[in-house]
Amino acid sequence: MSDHQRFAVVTGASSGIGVAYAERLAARGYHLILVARRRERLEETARNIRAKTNVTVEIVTADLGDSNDLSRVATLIEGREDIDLLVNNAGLGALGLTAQVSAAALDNLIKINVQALTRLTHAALPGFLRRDRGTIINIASIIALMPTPTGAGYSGSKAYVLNFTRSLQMELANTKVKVQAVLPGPVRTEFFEASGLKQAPFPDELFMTPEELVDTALTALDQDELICLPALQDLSAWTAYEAARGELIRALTQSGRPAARYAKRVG
Ligand SMILES: NC(=O)C1=CN([C@@H]2O[C@H](COP(=O)(O)OP(=O)(O)OC[C@H]3O[C@@H](n4cnc5c(N)ncnc54)[C@H](OP(=O)(O)O)[C@@H]3O)[C@@H](O)[C@H]2O)C=CC1
Ligand SMILES: N[C@@H](C=O)C(=O)O
Repeated sequence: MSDHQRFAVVTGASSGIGVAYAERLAARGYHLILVARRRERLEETARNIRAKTNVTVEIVTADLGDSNDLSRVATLIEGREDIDLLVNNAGLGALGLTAQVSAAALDNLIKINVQALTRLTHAALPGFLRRDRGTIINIASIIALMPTPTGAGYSGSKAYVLNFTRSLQMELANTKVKVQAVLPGPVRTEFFEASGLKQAPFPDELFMTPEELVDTALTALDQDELICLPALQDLSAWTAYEAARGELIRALTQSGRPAARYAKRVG
């Protein structure tokens, strides 16, 4: 490890995947800044990590859906020279038929899954670029690729995370700053309960543990795989999807004229 102290910021570090990231990054020697609303859960995570490692663990209680709290966390990230890694993990589902989900729940989903992830990424990038090092891990979902009834807002928010991350990857291609999108399938956490579902809409055999997910995603990062599909057994399916997407983009950018099929039928 280099001689400077490396801090990782992990949002949503009071539960599930965020706790696993905190534990695994500490084991890799990262000092930690853990962000979530539940202080007692953050303190528990911090206690457990301090008991097993020598890393420094700072906790920041913040509601990333509150603009003042979000700005406070963004300002912290902007002001520190020792942060090398940002894990934008905090997120929720607000699952249910859109007409039946409350406006407040959908607003909150956008605030956390989209706005907070974007703002904290924006806060981290200038310092990472100035220091010519740094990594951002954005937790998307396979649902980014799967429009889902009872998950319209959630799927849309994760599609944003994927496209936002892929666009950043193009912007940062000639720098030493990395941005990884992780697209987990179902993971055994509090997510579904927190998102208003009594039972997860997936069969048991599709689930990973948070630790399996994080170990897989960090291995992908080690291998410079910046779009991580942890449960995809045959990568050729993704390669074929990407080839087809490229074909569609080429077809979409052939002409600016309205397609013949829309020509007004005369007579
Ligand atoms: N579990 C799954 O099947 C999958 C999950 N994901 C994604 O993984 C990420 C982590 O979710 P997971 O660990 O499963 O779920 P959990 O519900 O266990 O954890 C969600 C985390 O987000 C934090 N969070 C939620 N709202 C806020 C808020 N307003 N301000 C700050 N932090 C907040 C929670 O902390 P607190 O409540 O203390 O504020 C908690 O630490 C999410 O982005 C989710 O979309 C993706 C694919 C599959
Ligand atoms: N969070 C899970 C359920 O929708 C997922 O993203 O797979």
